[in-house]
Amino acid sequence: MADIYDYDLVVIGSGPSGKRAAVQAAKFGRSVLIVDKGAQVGGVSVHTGTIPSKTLRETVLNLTGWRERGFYGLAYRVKHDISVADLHVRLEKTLEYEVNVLEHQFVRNQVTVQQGLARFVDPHQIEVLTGAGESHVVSADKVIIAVGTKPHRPSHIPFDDKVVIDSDGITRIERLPRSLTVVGGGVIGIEYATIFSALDVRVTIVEPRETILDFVDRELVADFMHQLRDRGVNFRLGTQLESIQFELGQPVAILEGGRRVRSDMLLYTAGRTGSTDQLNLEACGLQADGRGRLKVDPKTFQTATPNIYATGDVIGFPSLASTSMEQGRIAACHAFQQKVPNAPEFFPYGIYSVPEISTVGLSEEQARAEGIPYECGIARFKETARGNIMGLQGGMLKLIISLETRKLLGVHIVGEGATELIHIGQAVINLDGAFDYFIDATFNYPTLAEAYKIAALDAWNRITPRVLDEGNDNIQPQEERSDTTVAEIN
Ligand SMILES: Cc1cc2nc3c(=O)[nH]c(=O)nc-3n(C[C@H](O)[C@H](O)[C@H](O)COP(=O)(O)OP(=O)(O)OC[C@H]3O[C@@H](n4cnc5c(N)ncnc54)[C@H](O)[C@@H]3O)c2cc1C
Ligand SMILES: NC(=O)c1ccc[n+]([C@@H]2O[C@H](COP(=O)([O-])OP(=O)(O)OC[C@H]3O[C@@H](n4cnc5c(N)ncnc54)[C@H](O)[C@@H]3O)[C@@H](O)[C@H]2O)c1
Repeated sequence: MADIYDYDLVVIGSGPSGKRAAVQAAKFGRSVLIVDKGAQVGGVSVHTGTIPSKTLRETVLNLTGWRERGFYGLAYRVKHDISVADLHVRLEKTLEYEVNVLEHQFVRNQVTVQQGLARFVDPHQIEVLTGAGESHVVSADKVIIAVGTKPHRPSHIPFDDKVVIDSDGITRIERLPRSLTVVGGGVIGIEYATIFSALDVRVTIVEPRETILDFVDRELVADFMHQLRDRGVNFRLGTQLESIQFELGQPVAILEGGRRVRSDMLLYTAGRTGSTDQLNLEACGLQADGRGRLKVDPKTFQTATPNIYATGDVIGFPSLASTSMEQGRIAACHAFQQKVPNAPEFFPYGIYSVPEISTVGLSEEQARAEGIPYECGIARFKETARGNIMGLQGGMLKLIISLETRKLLGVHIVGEGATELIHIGQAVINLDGAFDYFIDATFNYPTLAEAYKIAALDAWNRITPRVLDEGNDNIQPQEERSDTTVAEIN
């Protein structure tokens, strides 16, 4: 193809899906160009999304001594007077390293990188406008659009990037607020609200729906919200924001019904829009929806224009760095006639709030809606020796189990380490395993992972019919599996 086109593949966007697609195609021996308008490679994920928010969270947990407060009390701090500079130091170092790793990966795999804004001339030609005001056209056999999203910024919100900000602006704040209003209780809003609350900032969350995180198991959300309320986080649920006014330089959120919420800073996180507006999509026969998103074949990520693919956040749900990477790899495989891998059915969702939430498979509400007979098993982290050693006050793990097949249907965790622990349950679900695995397996001791065993035993005790032991009035489980553990859980 190199005779006809400059490249076998041009990838627009160097976030998780663009990077993975580019490297995968290069591994097939294809010539690849990646174009990104950002000053550095890495996309939203590295510069304003996943990595900055998770770095900020880690810094806050470390400097505040959050993880130790269960033992040393609520007043415990590793560093007093935490400043925005403290947060930025670690952020800069982490981002610099991430960019370095990516640049090295592109060099190693002979992926050419060009900084510039890409726009279609036709389905095979792309104009690249560089920061210096120059432009040139490159051609490619295949194109992958991996342009991601940007924060939704409606015109009635008076963003000033100082006190009324979006999730891009939060990585550049010049001082820490004493109070923060978060408008939009989605994943981004909840993550930042809880990170700032851990910094002793007074937080109010305004959300038009009656609940937050509605894709998460309700029992988990109830536990999570209880912990946040205990810390003084205010929820204004089922409430629309009408306008924002400024009083003495502070933003005041005017809510429906006239209620006012004044704070030092307001973070607006009411969703995101696909970054397709500058692509000149008409020239390649494509059209985005009202939120800037593109439609694709869900198995191959091919668009309606056969040589063009779209991957990552620009195609909408689930909009995760983890799933975006897999989409990029699948698109590159399909584009160059390689075996297309089948993504496992269940992927985990990790919400890096304080405390963490992670979930995989069916929630209790989904199992009920699908008419599947099920039972739940629950473990509290403080029931584990490791949780006790760590001084954990909260944290729970919930299993959803099929009563007909004993298969594990879902795992839901809130608390320390949830985003790591979830992968044990994910493996069992994707390997079609039964919950008995957790009862029979030997776990390291003491670990939080032991919560799987405790929750499985909890479910087992509920499921297993009891018979009356004659001569002894005790009720016994019909087929005792493990004396000590069953006795413990009883
Ligand atoms: C605050 C926040 C926290 C998040 N936390 C997590 C998390 O913890 N875990 C998780 O899995 N996901 C998380 N996400 C989601 C994750 O960041 C995205 O799913 C992921 O970045 C999407 O990758 P992508 O490949 O679509 O490209 P993106 O990372 O969105 O990057 C797109 C790139 O395309 C470039 N581009 C756009 N238009 C053009 C153009 N016309 N020409 C050239 N270049 C262009 C942009 O400059 C950008 O560099 C978070 C997102 C946000 C905003
Ligand atoms: N840990 C993670 O995996 C992670 C972290 C952050 C973001 N993300 C991804 O980024 C994507 C975008 O996140 P998000 O939080 O911006 O979007 P979202 O769609 O998850 O949440 C937006 C929230 O804003 C509310 N809302 C909508 N219109 C509103 C209005 N006019 N006023 C007030 N609130 C309004 C919605 O009801 C919703 O609760 C998510 O889909 C998620 O997949 C993932």
